[in-house]
Amino acid sequence: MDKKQWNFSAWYLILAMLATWVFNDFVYKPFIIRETEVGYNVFLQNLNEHKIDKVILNGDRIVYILKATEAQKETVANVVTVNDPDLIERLIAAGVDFSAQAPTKSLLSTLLGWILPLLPLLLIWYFIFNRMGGGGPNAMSLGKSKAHEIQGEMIGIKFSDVGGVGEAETELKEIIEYLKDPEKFSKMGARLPKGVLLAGSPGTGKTLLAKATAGEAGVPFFFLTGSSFVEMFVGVGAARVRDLFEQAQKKSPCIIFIDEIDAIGQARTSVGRIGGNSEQENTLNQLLAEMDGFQANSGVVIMAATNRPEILDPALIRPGRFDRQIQITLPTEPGRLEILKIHTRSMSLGNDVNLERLAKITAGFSGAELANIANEAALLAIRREAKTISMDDFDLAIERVVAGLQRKTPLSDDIRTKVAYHEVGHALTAYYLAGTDPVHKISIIPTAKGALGYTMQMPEEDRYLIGENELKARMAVMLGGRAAELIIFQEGSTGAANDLERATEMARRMVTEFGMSPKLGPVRYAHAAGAYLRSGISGREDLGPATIAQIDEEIHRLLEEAQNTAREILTHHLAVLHEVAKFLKEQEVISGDQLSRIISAMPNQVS
Ligand SMILES: Nc1ncnc2c1ncn2[C@@H]1O[C@H](COP(=O)(O)OP(=O)(O)OP(=O)(O)O)[C@@H](O)[C@H]1O
Ligand SMILES: [Zn+2]
Repeated sequence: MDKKQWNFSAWYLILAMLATWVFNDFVYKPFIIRETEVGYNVFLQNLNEHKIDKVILNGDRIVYILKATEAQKETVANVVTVNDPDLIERLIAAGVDFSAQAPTKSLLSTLLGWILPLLPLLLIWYFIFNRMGGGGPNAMSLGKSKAHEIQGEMIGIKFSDVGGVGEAETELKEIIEYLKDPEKFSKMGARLPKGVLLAGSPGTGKTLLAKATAGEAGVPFFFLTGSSFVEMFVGVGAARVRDLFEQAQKKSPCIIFIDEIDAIGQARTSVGRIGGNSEQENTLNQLLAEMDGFQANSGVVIMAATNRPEILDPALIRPGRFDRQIQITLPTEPGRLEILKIHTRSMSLGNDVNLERLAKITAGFSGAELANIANEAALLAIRREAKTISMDDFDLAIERVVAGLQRKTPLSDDIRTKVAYHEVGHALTAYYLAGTDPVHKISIIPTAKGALGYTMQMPEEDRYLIGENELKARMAVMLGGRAAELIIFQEGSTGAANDLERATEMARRMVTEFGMSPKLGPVRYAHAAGAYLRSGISGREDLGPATIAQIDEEIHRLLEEAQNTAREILTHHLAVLHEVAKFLKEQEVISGDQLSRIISAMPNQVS
């Protein structure tokens, strides 16, 4: 960025600050007398009952003024925060006045007319500097830690806001005790782990749990992500680490939370490039030095989260560093129920809503996905203009979360035929093959995530242990789509790429991790397993070429077998394949029950 642009940006900053000030002090404040936070459902209720006089959209906040009534003469503003894509439509439908304009036509409202258009520019400006190092227009502050923007935030989240992580909670209790009174611990000569690593799949609530720990202990929380350390300027990452620890010491007792620590803490040897990524390495070294440097009882606890603990540099998990690991697993059924309860706490649920049943059918869902379901269900109810959320809303919400939002894009007839056969191929393989989850739904409505169709199976229970035959059956179902294409069109298509990826991954694990290849025996070929996770360049070198060839051969055999299984089933039930595909093409969506009905209505078809 050259000097001219700097000046230019500075001007925007000044203008924008002026605009904010004018807006806040002269338009917003005098206009609003009392402000209360309300839920989105209250807002919609008010909207539906035509009680709203004016709506001001302010970022993701909605401030709205209620009409004065007999009972209530003063102006009351309610505030909600929400992310609802249909908001504008809804406001137009309700016919309320919504804008960011002042109530009276004044000089100020005219001013606003040209100040508001500047906001996007301000955002771009802010974004650029944030990426460059977060300080603002001062180049000297580039090395300053991003953590200082948060200034060790006080967190209101408690353990009661986190569900299904009972064991992790117990392990964190001690940390909380310590943070509440570090001196007591040092007097007794007790030492606590400096670092706690939370490991688990995405969306299982690691960040939430770290926040709850800070909230329970009532100490400041410094949050930052690993990737924000590794910036475009050499040397910035290390400087940030230094700065962060300096600030945290000042605020002690406190918690530093580093999300995605793998971005800085990846094993130095696995970078796979000559010389490695020296910026990342410097940052990591600085982090290790800081962790070694500060006293065990300084009152600063460092928590970090990762989805992939296995790729972390061993130096990070040595004693005196992240020496305590807590595994956060996907929630089990009671855990899912707890999480659903937490996220529906402030919602008005219909009488037919059965959270127990929802918890049962959402095996494999993460906390974040469950939260998402609750939110989707609420939005669906709002869209129907209902007062309460029904079980149907939840059912549809689950489908949406699984499949991504439904979107209508016109596709050619040929493609739709292909997609229909492909999906029915999956579904029928699952239908006729023992040991597979029942088909819940088949759809050829393209999803927002880019899939042209999908077949959904619903497990009937949590699976902790899966047998070899079950794995083979699952692989056959994955390859069933492609098998159908081969039978009907005599050629495969790109649509099966994702299926192949998943099936290959499964076959690879069967051979290298689960000892399910008679040829290779009950041996774990750990490096062969890791090779795919890492750069792909190294990792397999300690296996002989003959072993590698055998592994590949066995993977190939398993996949070939699975595809043949699917082909046989589909060839044997060719009439059903045609019938269901035809039906699916017309209807676009078939439920599991409908599928059974179509099949049993056909002559000579006993499942
Ligand atoms: N166990 C849980 N209890 C309640 N809510 C949860 C739980 N897990 C996740 N959530 C919801 O999902 C959101 C995202 O979770 P969070 O960011 O803590 O997950 P994460 O494990 O840190 O994910 P990532 O690995 O993607 O960073 C939370 O803000 C919360 O609303
Ligand atoms: Zn497929």
